[in-house]
Amino acid sequence: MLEGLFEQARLASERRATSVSASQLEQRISALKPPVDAYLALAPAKQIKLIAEIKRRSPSKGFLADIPSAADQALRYQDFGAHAISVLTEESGFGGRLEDLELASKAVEIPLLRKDFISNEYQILEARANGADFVLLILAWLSASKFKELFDFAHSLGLGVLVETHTLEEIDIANQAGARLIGINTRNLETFATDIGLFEKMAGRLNPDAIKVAESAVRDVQDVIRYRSAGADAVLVGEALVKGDPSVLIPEFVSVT
Ligand SMILES: O=C(O)c1ccccc1NCC(=O)[C@H](O)[C@H](O)COP(=O)(O)O
Repeated sequence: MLEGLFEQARLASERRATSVSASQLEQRISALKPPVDAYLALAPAKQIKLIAEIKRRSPSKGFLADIPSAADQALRYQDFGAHAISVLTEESGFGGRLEDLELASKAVEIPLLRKDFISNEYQILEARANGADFVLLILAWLSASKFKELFDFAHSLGLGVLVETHTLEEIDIANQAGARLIGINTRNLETFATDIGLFEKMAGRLNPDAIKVAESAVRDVQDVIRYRSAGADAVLVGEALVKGDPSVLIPEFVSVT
């Protein structure tokens, strides 16, 4: 199923490229302020950092939340203490839109992640042109050589890169590339089952100098404490924040030491 979403995301970017060319995106990019430094915003600190996600739907759960304005949601996340925001721009599985990124970028100052199934340079140009400060590269669907090309391309535009891993082999690829921001997604992308224990088992393999991000499966502050005890510098949280009350949850999460 996810291979299907990955392919759809690639085709959607090819369709968009017929109406907005890469050189038009480059022109838009040249008029923008430099990206906000995601590595600095998420750097290890006494308290854990939070990437709060704007997520309307998911392949595993279906409908999650009605989020009419990505800008308002982003502003709420920033005001309650999030350090960065993940904007899901993939449409069919997650109900996201590219415009959400642009709207959110006009509303907040903290760094914005374009979260999508990125497989080509055009999607990275789109991310930057629409206000992203860093992009997600998921190793599960990229060859090691394509990953490195996209990783270098994103950096050449001044973007940060969150490298998503799920296996020890993928962590080794991220480490070898010199990735500074590495996530372990504890959701199995085939079964959708989540297991915080995976982060606990694998975090020791991450380059000690990398910022370690625990992705998925946070339901409450106990889960954040568990990730932190296993070495997470940051957590990426979607469902709990869109279904719960971010004014209560975010201050709780970011106070975890
Ligand atoms: O969320 C899903 O159902 C999902 C299924 C398959 C691939 C990816 C999926 N989600 C993307 C994510 O990585 C999560 O949105 C993110 O880590 C936040 O997870 P959560 O806090 O558990 O909503």
